[in-house]
Amino acid sequence: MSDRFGFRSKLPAPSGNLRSSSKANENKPAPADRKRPIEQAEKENVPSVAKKTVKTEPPSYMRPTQRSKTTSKMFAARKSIAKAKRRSVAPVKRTVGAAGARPGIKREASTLKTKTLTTRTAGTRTAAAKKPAKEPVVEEEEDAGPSSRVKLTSEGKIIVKGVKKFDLKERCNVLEIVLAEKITSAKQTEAHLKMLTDAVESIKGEKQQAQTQAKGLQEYKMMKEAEFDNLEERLQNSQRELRKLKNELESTCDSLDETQKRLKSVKLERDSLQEDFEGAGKKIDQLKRKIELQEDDLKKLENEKENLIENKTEMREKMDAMEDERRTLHETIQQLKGNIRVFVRVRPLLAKEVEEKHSSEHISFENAIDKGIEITREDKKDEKAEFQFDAVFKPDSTQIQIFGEVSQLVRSSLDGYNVTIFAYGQTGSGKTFSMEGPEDVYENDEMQGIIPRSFEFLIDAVEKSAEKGWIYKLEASYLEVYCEELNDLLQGGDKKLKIEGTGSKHINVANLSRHEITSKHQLANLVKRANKRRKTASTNCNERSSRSHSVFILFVSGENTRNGQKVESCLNLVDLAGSERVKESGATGQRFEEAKKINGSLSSLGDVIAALGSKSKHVPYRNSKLTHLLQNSLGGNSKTLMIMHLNPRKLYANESYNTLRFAQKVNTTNIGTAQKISK
Ligand SMILES: Nc1ncnc2c1ncn2[C@@H]1O[C@H](COP(=O)(O)OP(=O)(O)OP(=O)(O)O)[C@@H](O)[C@H]1O
Repeated sequence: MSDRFGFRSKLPAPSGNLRSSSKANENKPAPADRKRPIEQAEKENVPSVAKKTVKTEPPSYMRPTQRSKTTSKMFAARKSIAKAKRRSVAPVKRTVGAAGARPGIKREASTLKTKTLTTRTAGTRTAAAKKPAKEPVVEEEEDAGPSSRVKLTSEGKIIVKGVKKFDLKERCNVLEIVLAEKITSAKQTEAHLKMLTDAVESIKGEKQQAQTQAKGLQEYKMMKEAEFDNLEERLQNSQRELRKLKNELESTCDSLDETQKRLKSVKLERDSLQEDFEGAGKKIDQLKRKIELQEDDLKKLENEKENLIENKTEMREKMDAMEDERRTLHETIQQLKGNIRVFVRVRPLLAKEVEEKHSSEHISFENAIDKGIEITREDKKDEKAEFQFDAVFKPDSTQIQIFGEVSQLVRSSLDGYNVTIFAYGQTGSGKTFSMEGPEDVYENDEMQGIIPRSFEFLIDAVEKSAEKGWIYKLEASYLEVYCEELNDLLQGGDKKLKIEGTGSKHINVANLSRHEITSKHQLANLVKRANKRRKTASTNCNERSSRSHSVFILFVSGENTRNGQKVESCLNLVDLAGSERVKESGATGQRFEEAKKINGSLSSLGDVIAALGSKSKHVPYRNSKLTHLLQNSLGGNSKTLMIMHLNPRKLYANESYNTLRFAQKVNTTNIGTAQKISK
């Protein structure tokens, strides 16, 4: 039998079993080879240890079948001794009780006593016993055996008692017997010793076996203890589990009750839902009918949608046609207005000027008809000169209002017309303010001038034109004419630019850099970069006076992806250097030279306009770098706007009058019809 770990079969049986097993072993007959020496030891008075474990049995040499030769000899010798005794005893018997018996003989008789002889004489004793008690008892000396009759003297002589000195045969017999006895005794002792050794070995084996069993039992005990601990732990776990299950059972019972209650309420709910469901089914049927009706409507609407799509295409075509018409009309209006349009802007007195009690009363607008301006000169104070222009902007006009009038012209650049806007006026009259804005213009959107507003306007227009299939590209260049030299304001270095031929298209300046711009931020960076390079100086009339003509050029190229139409144009925004009377501005040295050049180029501009207006065969474009540069933007191919700026100070009344006279001259000049540039 084995336990669940399979230990029991391998281990010795537990102590109870072991004990029973030992008993069983005890009851079992011991093997002959192990048992015999112990029995012999018992027979031969071996120590009690052997006696306890070994059963007694006659020694092997006592068994008739196992008598050895030596034993046979020994019996033969004994027989002969007994015979000799009988011979020798008789005279002794005879002398027993007789006075004078020799003590030597008596002693001899007593020493002849042996077991054998005793046995042999038993009959004799029995016979003697049967004899009457009065009869003298023959005192038989106990036979001490043949060995007691043999003595070894100190001289090494062997004396055999009770044998005649010369009875050698008898002596030999006795010695043989003694020898045989000694051999037998030695053999017995050897056997006994061997038996004892075996017994000791057997006991050792048993002890080892017992130790092994004890060790096994110890392990078995430990294992059982571990098993016991394990079982105890499992028992505790099971008890805990049981308690938990009991609790769960109780809570399950509670929740079951709860569930049953809920089930009842759910059933009630289900019944009501069933009613709702049936109601909903009816509603669904109604809705299905409605959907069918709506599907019919949808089909109708889809048909309508298709019709509308067709209409939309037609409308788009119409819209494109209308756009073309709009452009044509716009162009007609611009032509009716005249090719060179003139605006006048009067800036307000600056805070500093107000503080200094400057007056602007010589300029008035009250009596002027429509877009007019009145001015009183210093030398003719009782005479008011009145002028009419395309637009007159009073000092309170805003940048937005100015651009509102300019924007349509800027729009023309997208239609393929070259457009040039000049800011003309004496120094400090507000030209740069109108074109760019004040110094902090890019932090103040409201004060933005024509350049940033034109760009924003064009960007918006470009986006809107995309719906009509137009894709545009805008590139910017910025240069200045300073003392009759051309400088690229967007490129470093002092390399002077050169005008190459006249060309049929806008400006032909070799190596002028172009920069594609797509955002206001990019534009701001370009203008800031250009302003850092632009030549400015402080004059009596303006703290930051521009000493050069600056030309901002926006190259416009567009293509219509629908009809393949292409346009190309440029928008020139020119901030002219301030005209000044050298005497009044206090210019000397370099400033004086600059003023001379500026005034010279401005009068060249006037000459060109005059020549164009008089349809002169020769237009002196090459008299100055400025007119040469703008050759393709002044004349038949361009739409030109000149914004005349007036300094409101009374001190500059005559200067302002001259500006208005020049403006009037320009305003009456017809330089021809602008031509669209298309590829
Ligand atoms: N409409 C205006 N409203 C308010 N301030 C203005 C206006 N126009 C010009 N100014 C201010 O007047 C001063 C001179 O203007 P601006 O520099 O534009 O003159 P300018 O004609 O360009 O001079 P210059 O020819 O010497 O360069 C500047 O401080 C400018 O801010």
